[in-house]
Amino acid sequence: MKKIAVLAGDGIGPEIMAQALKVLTAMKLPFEYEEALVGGAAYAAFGHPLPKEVVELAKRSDAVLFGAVGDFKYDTLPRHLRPEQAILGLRKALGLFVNLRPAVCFPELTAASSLKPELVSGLDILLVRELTGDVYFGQPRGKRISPDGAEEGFDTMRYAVPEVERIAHVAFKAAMGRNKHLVSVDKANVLETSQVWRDTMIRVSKEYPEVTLEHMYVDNAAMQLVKAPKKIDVMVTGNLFGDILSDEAAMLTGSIGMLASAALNEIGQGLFEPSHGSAPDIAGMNIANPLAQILSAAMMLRYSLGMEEEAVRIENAVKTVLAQGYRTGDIWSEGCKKVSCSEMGDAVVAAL
Ligand SMILES: NC(=O)c1ccc[n+]([C@@H]2O[C@H](COP(=O)([O-])OP(=O)(O)OC[C@H]3O[C@@H](n4cnc5c(N)ncnc54)[C@H](O)[C@@H]3O)[C@@H](O)[C@H]2O)c1
Ligand SMILES: CC(C)[C@H](C(=O)O)[C@@H](O)C(=O)O
Ligand SMILES: [Mg+2]
Repeated sequence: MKKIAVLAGDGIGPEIMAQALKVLTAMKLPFEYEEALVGGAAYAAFGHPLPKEVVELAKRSDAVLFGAVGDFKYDTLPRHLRPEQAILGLRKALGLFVNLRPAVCFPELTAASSLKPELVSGLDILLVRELTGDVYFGQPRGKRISPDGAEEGFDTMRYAVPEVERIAHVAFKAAMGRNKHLVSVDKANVLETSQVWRDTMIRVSKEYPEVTLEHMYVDNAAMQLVKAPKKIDVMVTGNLFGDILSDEAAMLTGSIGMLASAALNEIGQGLFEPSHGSAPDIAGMNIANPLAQILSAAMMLRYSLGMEEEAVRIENAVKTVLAQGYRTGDIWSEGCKKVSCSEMGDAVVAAL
């Protein structure tokens, strides 16, 4: 019996999580689910967004299925108490340094993309984001008074060579299994952190002679993603650039409500979550797109539980419902059947 920690979180988190659980339950998998509060929900109940019991639960589980955290009403709390600390804290505590964010445009959704159909049809990008380093976790950080007396905020962008090496190996291996073309994104024309990143990528590339390594500055990468996204196959980048570029890549696929993600550590333990946030603007309305959460459950079966066949079964069910014309509001287009979040979950279950 595998143990799955279920952390739905805030906003639309519980709504989309209910759909993913519906799908997993319908498949009668040998799982024991344990739910817990995280983010704003945990802060409201216990005064902390990531109670230590939740970290313990995540550590002793075979995988974590995560919804989303955050609500603008908590934006004035001290940073360590804000809902987002739940996801950041779990990534750090579990050592989840790999973040796989596949941006796949299902043929049925080309009309929902903000780009012309010919630019995105057949799009299949794997974004590999480093997840436990960079300016997200660099020390020191804080607020101080500058020499000229102004109040200032500061953060530390940093990468140590071993941190870049381990994500480089993940990205090169992913490229070996795909088109053998890897785009590494940095800002080496300005940042020392990026120079270390680039030098390390070049050094690691010698171990993968079959893979063509291309470097791209992040500003250009942002442009290429909307200019000619299909030229990109595997893209590897640091934590901050990866956060930004993955939202951009998400829109190519039709909606951020489609983008699943896997966060993995050295021992294959993982946390699986949609790339989007808690969408407070549509929370409680039963209109959110649950497919990113459902596809994240499929990634959980594939990457942490060794259940490739079952993962494909879920992915095929998602393809089927899209082919049947079911659409939540974010991906709806003329002639399709508009469904609610829970109806989309029901449709996926029916298509399994
Ligand atoms: N991993 C996470 O838990 C995570 C990720 C990103 C943002 N956040 C947090 O979420 C909160 C809201 O942030 P934001 O508004 O910048 O980003 P967001 O991703 O929550 O929402 C951006 C836009 O996309 C829409 N959207 C997102 N997911 C959707 C879905 N499944 N179906 C349909 N529409 C969807 C929202 O309605 C909104 O218009 C913030 O507190 C932020 O910190 C959390
Ligand atoms: C909520 C936030 C901390 C998080 C991040 O920046 O990593 C989110 O935007 C994401 O993409 O998972
Ligand atoms: Mg993000």
